[in-house]
Amino acid sequence: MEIRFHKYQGTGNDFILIDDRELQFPDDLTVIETLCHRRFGIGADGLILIRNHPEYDFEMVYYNSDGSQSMCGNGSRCAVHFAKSLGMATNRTTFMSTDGPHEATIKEDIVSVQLYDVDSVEELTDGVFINTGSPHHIAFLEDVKNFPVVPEGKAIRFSEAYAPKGTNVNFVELEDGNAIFVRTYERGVEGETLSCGTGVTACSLAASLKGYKSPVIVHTLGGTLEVSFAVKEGGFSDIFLKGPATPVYSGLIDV
Ligand SMILES: N[C@@H](CCC[C@H](N)C(=O)O)C(=O)O
Repeated sequence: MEIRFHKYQGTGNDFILIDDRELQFPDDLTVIETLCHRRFGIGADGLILIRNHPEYDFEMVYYNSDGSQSMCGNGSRCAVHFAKSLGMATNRTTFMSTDGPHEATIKEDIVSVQLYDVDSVEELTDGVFINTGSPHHIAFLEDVKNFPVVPEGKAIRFSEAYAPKGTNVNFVELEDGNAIFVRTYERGVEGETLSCGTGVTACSLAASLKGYKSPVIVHTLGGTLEVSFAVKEGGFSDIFLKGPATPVYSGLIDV
């Protein structure tokens, strides 16, 4: 069967987007793994199916490149852009994702997605753990640009402390001007991505524990994002992840 796909990227976190309103996409995880493979497929960090939903403008069904599922912040921003191009969303939209319904706004290529309140922050001896829809270990370091993100991230991701589900792992450098620089090892991609939306959100919240104020400017290898939030007793509310979502190309695949 021939299916049209759309390739998107949000600060370098790249996704295959498919209009699956007719529910035609095969129920087969090996298809997802192959399509996301950078040599045997299209190549992407994840794949997103856009479907109708009875209560919201649309549903996004997110898969990491290995076929596992979780909430994806950058993927959500790309999904909103794509759903708008399909006429399923306007400049203000609500959609269903892996962790429940979300609100978002879009102005040209800039998409802002609201994430769920964070009610607990775990301060650890080697960092901070925050769940922003997906789980994130956050370590503050210097010279993150030259840090061995893959071996160090992998060791924490597969450590006993996070077994059996594992975690994403973020390495953060505090910068001047209320900004941070983040590199992320992503669970389900099993490597470093150029940006991780729920990850940079978790890092911004963790930076607020060190005196950083909303909105935090986040530099990643793939571009710049902005995270705004309000501090509440034991956690955070009104959390928004904002940045560019960009269509790259579209094509046809046989699945
Ligand atoms: N890239 C994503 C996060 C996707 C989910 C993550 N890899 C996990 O399995 O927890 C983002 O932008 O948030």
